[in-house]
Amino acid sequence: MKQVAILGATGSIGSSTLDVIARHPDKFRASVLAAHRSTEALADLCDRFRPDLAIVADPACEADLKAHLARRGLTTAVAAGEAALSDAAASSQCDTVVAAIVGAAGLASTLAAARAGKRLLLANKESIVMAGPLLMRALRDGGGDLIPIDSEHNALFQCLPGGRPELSAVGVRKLTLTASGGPFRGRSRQDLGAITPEQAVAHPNWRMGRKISVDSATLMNKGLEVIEAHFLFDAPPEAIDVVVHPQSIVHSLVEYVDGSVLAQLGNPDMRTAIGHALAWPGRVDTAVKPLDLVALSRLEFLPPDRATFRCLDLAYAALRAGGTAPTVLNAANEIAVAAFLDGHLPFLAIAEVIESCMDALGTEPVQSLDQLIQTDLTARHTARHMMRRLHC
Ligand SMILES: NC(=O)C1=CN([C@@H]2O[C@H](COP(=O)(O)OP(=O)(O)OC[C@H]3O[C@@H](n4cnc5c(N)ncnc54)[C@H](OP(=O)(O)O)[C@@H]3O)[C@@H](O)[C@H]2O)C=CC1
Ligand SMILES: CC(=O)[C@@H](O)[C@H](O)COP(=O)(O)O
Ligand SMILES: [Mn+2]
Repeated sequence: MKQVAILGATGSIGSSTLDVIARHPDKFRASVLAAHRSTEALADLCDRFRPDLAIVADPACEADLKAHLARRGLTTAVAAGEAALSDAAASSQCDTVVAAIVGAAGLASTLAAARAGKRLLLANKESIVMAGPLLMRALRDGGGDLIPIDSEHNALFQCLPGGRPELSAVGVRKLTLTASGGPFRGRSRQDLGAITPEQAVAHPNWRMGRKISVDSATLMNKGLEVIEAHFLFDAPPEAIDVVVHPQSIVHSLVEYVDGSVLAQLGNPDMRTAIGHALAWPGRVDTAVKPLDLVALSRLEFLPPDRATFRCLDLAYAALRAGGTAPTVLNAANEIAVAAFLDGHLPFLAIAEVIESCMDALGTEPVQSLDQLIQTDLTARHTARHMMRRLHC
């Protein structure tokens, strides 16, 4: 029986993970459930899944969570604060950690799980973008497995022999990530001037949290995924390609030197990637609707519109610059997307803010976690300053 800690249990990935776990009570148990501030939703999950421990990252919410649990007659142990997330991720209360917190807030617990040698199911792409070299080192030192659950990287993992081999040793020429193109595929810059948050989060194929949905709309999600692929598979930037595939049926492809191209296909439902990662190297039924190729009939592939959706090339530039540049990119993006969602920044200005932060801060070689945390804070401060200069 796998004991699974779900960090970000109240979110979209958390809920898909719990759906898979609920279908296999003989194989998986949700032993730790964590959220940020959604105490009532977390207490409801405790009622249904009976974990050993429930965590709220915001210490101010601890009393509220306890009250919700007591009202349900539950005696679940409660912990609070960011350190409690890392402690639980490294503890004997779990052997598997689903890193499903959104944003850089997930970094510490993701690193803790890697260092402790847990099976790490990585959804929190911001942590690997922010601190890729340190996360990969922690993983090697900890000796555990990392199985990506971001759908594209899970697809690549499935198309590679042995999951994450040395690419040149197994004859890989190129990794191709598919992108849906988001809700604004085909639009020009002139069409995007007055985009609202509600329009931006209306993803055509996936139901996801608000931050990643905006990232999909700007193509920054694909940019973050290019950097994620670089660190996960040790692939150089020139060996990572992006193709727009509006149906989100082909989740990514691996091209080999003999001309073979292996792809992973499936209906767009995160339970496939999550079920694969939970059960790997086995397989479990996830109740995902089987693919009907004849009903689909047509799959399209197009080049990304890099001039309209500039975030993709900003991410490639950060990856090529190396060092702390991806940390800056990620932090500036988090600040700009939050401001857009709050109605304080126009959609097209997201890329402007990120680019001006990258220009202002440049890059330095990665030395330590403290340095990256400081870079993240500086980039957030710079992004706020740039927003005031550019748009307020
Ligand atoms: N959704 C998807 O299909 C996919 C998501 N991902 C990645 O997975 C991650 C999660 O995405 P998604 O599930 O969509 O996001 P959601 O916004 O739906 O959920 C986010 C979760 O993280 C928790 N959380 C937010 N802030 C903090 C914090 N500071 N400390 C601790 N917990 C926090 C939330 O708790 P609370 O409810 O209390 O706010 C919630 O449980 C992201 O990195 C995303 O890029 C990757 C591929 C696909
Ligand atoms: C489900 C998943 O993995 C998301 O990252 C998804 O890929 C977003 O869709 P886009 O291809 O539009 O970025
Ligand atoms: Mn993805």
